[in-house]
Amino acid sequence: MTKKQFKAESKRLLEMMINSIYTQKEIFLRELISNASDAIDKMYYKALTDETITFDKDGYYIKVVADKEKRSLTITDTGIGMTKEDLETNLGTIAKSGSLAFKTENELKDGHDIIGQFGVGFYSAFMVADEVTVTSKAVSTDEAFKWKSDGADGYTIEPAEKESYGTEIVLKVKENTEEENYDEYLDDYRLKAIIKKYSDFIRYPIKMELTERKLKEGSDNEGEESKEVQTINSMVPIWRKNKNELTLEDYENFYKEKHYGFDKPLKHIHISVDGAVRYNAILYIPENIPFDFYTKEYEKGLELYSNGVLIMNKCADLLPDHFSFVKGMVDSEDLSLNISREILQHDRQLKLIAKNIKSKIKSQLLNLLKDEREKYEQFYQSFGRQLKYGVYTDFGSNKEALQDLLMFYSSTEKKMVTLDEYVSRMADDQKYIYYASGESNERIEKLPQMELVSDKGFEVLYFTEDIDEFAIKMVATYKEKEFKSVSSGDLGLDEDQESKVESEENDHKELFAAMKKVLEDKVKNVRVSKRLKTHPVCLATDGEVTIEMEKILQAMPDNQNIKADKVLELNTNHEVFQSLKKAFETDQEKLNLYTKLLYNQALLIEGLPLQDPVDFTNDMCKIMV
Ligand SMILES: Nc1ncnc2c1ncn2[C@@H]1O[C@H](COP(=O)(O)OP(=O)(O)OP(=O)(O)O)[C@@H](O)[C@H]1O
Repeated sequence: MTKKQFKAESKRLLEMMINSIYTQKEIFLRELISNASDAIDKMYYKALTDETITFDKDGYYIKVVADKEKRSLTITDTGIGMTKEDLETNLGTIAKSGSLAFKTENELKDGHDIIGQFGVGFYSAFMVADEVTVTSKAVSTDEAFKWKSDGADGYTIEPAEKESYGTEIVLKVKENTEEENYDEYLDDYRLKAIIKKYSDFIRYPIKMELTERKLKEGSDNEGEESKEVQTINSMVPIWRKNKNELTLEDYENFYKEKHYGFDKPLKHIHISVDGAVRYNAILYIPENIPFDFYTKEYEKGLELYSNGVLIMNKCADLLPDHFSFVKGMVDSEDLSLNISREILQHDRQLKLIAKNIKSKIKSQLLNLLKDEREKYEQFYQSFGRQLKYGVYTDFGSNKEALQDLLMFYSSTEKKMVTLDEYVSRMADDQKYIYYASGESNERIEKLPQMELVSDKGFEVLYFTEDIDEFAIKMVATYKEKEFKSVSSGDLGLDEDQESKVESEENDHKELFAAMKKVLEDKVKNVRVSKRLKTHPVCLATDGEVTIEMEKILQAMPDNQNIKADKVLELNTNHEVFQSLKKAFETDQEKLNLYTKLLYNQALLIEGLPLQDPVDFTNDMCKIMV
């Protein structure tokens, strides 16, 4: 028997592929099982047009058998089989895909599709085997043939004995090396796990003979081992089932089975789209934050299946960052796979699916907000931060899509509210959407800056997370209403007050100038406050950067020392102001002392650090004696 050489380019390709296309050796089994499943599919098509063949679904299966002693792994199918010519052309020339030819020759009906397109999958067997033997008998023929290759030099083909139609592939599994443990591909439980992982939803049963330990009959402690043929794959994927056939429990079980999380999902989204792009998806919003969610280690992404076969564990392109908490899977028949079947080309279909999924998730979240408020708030507590990041990043390009999902605590409602709810409650004379930033709701409530706005009966949103103000700056306006910090220079309150403040400002011009001199460049200005009622003093800001933003920016590793333009505001109706006036007229030293004290108090109220706490306590003592 003469050995035939692989076609020249094939040889190179083979080496290249073995070493580089596949990142994980275990996928060889997925490839061989996909081929076997394709072969059974082909039988199905043939039966549609050929009366001599009957397609009896029960007679079709794939079997995987490992033999540790012989170091052999056998994959058998009862599919269409290959003639001598088929073996020659399909396995003798790499990158010549029989499946692709079959696909173009036969219009595919009935939603069945054949995954093989490139004609390299088979060769992945050489990643784990020294030698591969394929014995095959094509349907409607009497002869069987054996194709054999050690992968390097070429292959032989000879007549063989085989009773039934179909193909048997025997891999002689490589010996272990220092880097690689090949024994695992002879271990039934490891093989079972690989099948479960990649081929669980292959339409035909994948059988294995597994050793089970059972109690010996009649004994309650003596065990015995017995071999049992088991079907490993679940075959009908849950996502292909009709939604009304499925119960909540089914979805929860799938979530657990797939190890999407240890919690129960808060909500599931089952999508079946049959339009410009066809796909099925089951998505979940987890109940709890995954432990690594807010770390760099967290990887977003959905499992991606191509026609029931797992292609990618975490396809990041399917989820925008702001929905990175979503878990689940997508299955589509329309994906154009690249050669390794692992990475997709920048596929138009994939983009369409991703876009579709994005809008589905959004609309489901809006439904949750509308219909199951408590659940939504639970969701928001876990992942609201991620939505706010979504608003802020990419120069606000997602703000329109996300702003309706935002919630903040309301000063008047005493609960979380949406921007839409806030705006719908705004009085006619209210120009702005007010917000206040601070460490906690309790601290914000006590901020002197809150006094006047609250007194006017205006609702204030509390920003307690560092991202809040940055996100809202990006939103800028909601339903044509601008956002305004209660600490910002102009609060847009009534005009009578404006002119009163203006004249007071004039009256105390010299006093403020003297105070500004004491404080030097610690503040940009000293002025009359429009927002204080009972408190003597507060800090306000002019310009874009607020004090809370300054705190966050300063905490960043490579901060550029960005500071808020701080303004010391005084309550001219407070008794302390009278003391200030007196000191200004009579005692410069006292004015210095009072000014420093008031400034430091304002810092403390804002939760800002005192530059010199000892100096501050000394000043306190001075006014006591
Ligand atoms: N078990 C099998 N039964 C029948 N034909 C087979 C079997 N395995 C492989 N073939 C034939 O050999 C061809 C080459 O297989 P190979 O896995 O290399 O490529 P493919 O399945 O066409 O594409 P892919 O690279 O996507 O796997 C197949 O297209 C098919 O025609």
